[in-house]
Amino acid sequence: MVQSVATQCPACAGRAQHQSRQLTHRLASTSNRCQGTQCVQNNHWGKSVCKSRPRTCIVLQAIAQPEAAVVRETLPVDPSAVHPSSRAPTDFEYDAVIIGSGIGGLTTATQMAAKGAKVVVLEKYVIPGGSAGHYHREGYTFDVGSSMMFGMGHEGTTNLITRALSAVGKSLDTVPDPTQIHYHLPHSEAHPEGLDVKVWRKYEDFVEELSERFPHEREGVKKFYGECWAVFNSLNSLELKSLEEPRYLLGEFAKHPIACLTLASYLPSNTGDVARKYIKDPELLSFIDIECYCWSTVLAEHTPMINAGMVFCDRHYGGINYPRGGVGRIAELLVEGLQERGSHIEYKANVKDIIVKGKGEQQQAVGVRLADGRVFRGKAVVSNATRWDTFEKLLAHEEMPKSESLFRKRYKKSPSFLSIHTGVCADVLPPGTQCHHIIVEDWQTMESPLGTLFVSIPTLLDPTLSPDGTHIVHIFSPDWIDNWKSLSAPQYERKKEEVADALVKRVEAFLPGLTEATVFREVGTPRTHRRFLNRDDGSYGPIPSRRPLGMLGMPFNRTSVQGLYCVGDSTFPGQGVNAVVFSGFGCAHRVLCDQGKQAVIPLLDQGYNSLLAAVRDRS
Ligand SMILES: NC(=O)c1ccc[n+]([C@@H]2O[C@H](COP(=O)([O-])OP(=O)(O)OC[C@H]3O[C@@H](n4cnc5c(N)ncnc54)[C@H](O)[C@@H]3O)[C@@H](O)[C@H]2O)c1
Ligand SMILES: CC(C)=CCC/C(C)=C/C=C/C(C)=C/C=C/C(C)=C/C=C/C=C(C)/C=C/C=C(C)/C=C/C=C(\C)CCC=C(C)C
Repeated sequence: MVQSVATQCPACAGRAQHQSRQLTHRLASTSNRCQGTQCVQNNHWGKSVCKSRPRTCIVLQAIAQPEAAVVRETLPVDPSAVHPSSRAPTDFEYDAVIIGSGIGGLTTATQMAAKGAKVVVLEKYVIPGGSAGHYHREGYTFDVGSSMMFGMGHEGTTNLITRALSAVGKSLDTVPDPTQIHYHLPHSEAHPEGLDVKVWRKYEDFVEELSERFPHEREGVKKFYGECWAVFNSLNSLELKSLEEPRYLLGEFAKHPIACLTLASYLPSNTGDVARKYIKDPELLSFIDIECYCWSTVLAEHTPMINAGMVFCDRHYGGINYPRGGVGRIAELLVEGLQERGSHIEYKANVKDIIVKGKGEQQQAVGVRLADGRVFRGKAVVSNATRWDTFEKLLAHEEMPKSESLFRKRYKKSPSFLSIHTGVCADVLPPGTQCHHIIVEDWQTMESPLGTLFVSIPTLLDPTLSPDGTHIVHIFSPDWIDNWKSLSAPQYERKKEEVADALVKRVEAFLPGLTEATVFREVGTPRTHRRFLNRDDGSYGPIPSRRPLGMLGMPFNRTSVQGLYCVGDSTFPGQGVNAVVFSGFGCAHRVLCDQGKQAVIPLLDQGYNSLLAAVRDRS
């Protein structure tokens, strides 16, 4: 159980009762004097924070609100944090009722609204964006999930986030990140100090740095990443819409035959196989594994080559760009664009059931029912919930379609994340620190729970996200919900603190003094992700349960239930913000075609989709 330690601030005798062991420790080890309104700047954790921004002084916060210092679940539960939305009308049949305001759901909604459709987005929580939302605490703006954004460039066709925003007349100021990731990897005979690699924005600089670390694999490095460019350049020449719509596909084949054939040839292939064609050094192959694992949560042999092409090249082409104001600005702007076009979003709208008429092949989704009993009717229902939530909870009253049983054989839930959001004194960061880091101490435990550490410091790119004199350090690591079950409330709180303390210590390998420099901390577990993101087991998304055929097994947006579509990371091409934006483009396009609002060639459409359904239902 967390010890409630009656530590007294040296100058506030008796007034500060701090529950956080960490804070207590800091108070005990400081020569700080709290003067009631302002702290003296002579300790190793307060510094300019205390002097220049008394409001952010943790001592004062803790005195005023002892609970502010308690480590607790992340994300706001305060109803005043609810984003503005009025109750959406229910006496109306919408073109689409969209369950969830993740980026997949919002992209579908805005793409449809931009074409004149009337939609409603029903969000259970109080902010938009799901795992790509952000929340505010004590002067900090914390990104709920990762702060690393692809797809925000200005050229080509793969700048999907830029395009989604511009479809509803919005744009975002972004800050270019000079590196994608700074890797801190295990030591070996060849790299006794540890393998240290930075993925520079400029492709040639990255390839040169990696080749210097593996001079005997210079050719292999060039050829492997070169093949990724073949995939990316093909993607980046196509207009990206629904792969379930043959008229569009034929048009793209006619305009860009080589690009389409290239992509078709890569659909069944995995990154590990391509890497092994060119690279023999086991340490370099482990590097390719972590290059995949850190966004797909599986090793290279289970990561589709098309996705690797996208990630390994867009970081150099459009670059990694941080949205000024925080990742949640993307969702906030999409919501603005949606509302400006006369469509609706309602928060605290918990969808309990998808309403279905008919049986078997005649099943048709016609609306949804909220927990408060209200019914929203729609010509289409689009679920941005995971497939597990959609078919096992929202459709629990219906028989599971065969295609969904097959999906469950091919894919399983990935782990969730343990997430530590901290505010730290700015001077703990050595000059030249990069924004995103991956730490692996031992290749053998890279995939174990809490084995790989992810660190993001978004305030290096946008300092307005935290109070003056501080930075945000977000530490996260894959973990399973089972590790957090069957704990009493005090056990749960204590475990969160212990695990967070241990992870922060490990990050000290490259940020010495981090523990002492921490002035704010909140910890989220897989349970937090399950509760606030409404994702089964808090999962980050589907991962193949056996060696996949590239992306061929991943379902598109239509489902076996007529009028019901899925969008988000449970659909092609999987996890990632720009991936779910693609899924949203495809979903909106397919729904609009099905509703006669975009042109199709009826016979061809029918034939092609029967073929896709046959493939999807194939055991
Ligand atoms: N850097 C990055 O690339 C980055 C950063 C953050 C997130 N992501 C990605 O975003 C992906 C997830 O996006 P997504 O679009 O699939 O969705 P999501 O899981 O982020 O959002 C789904 C939303 O639906 C809501 N919801 C679920 N069930 C509901 C119900 N019954 N009633 C009402 N609302 C409900 C949830 O509250 C949530 O807001 C992840 O795969 C992750 O990779 C990536
Ligand atoms: C017939 C048919 C069907 C076909 C034919 C052929 C063709 C035309 C084809 C086409 C195809 C296509 C178009 C495809 C597309 C694809 C795509 C768009 C993809 C995308 C992808 C993306 C991705 C994957 C992304 C991802 C990302 C991520 C996940 C991220 C994450 C991050 C994180 C986690 C963070 C990290 C951190 C640190 C390091 C700190």
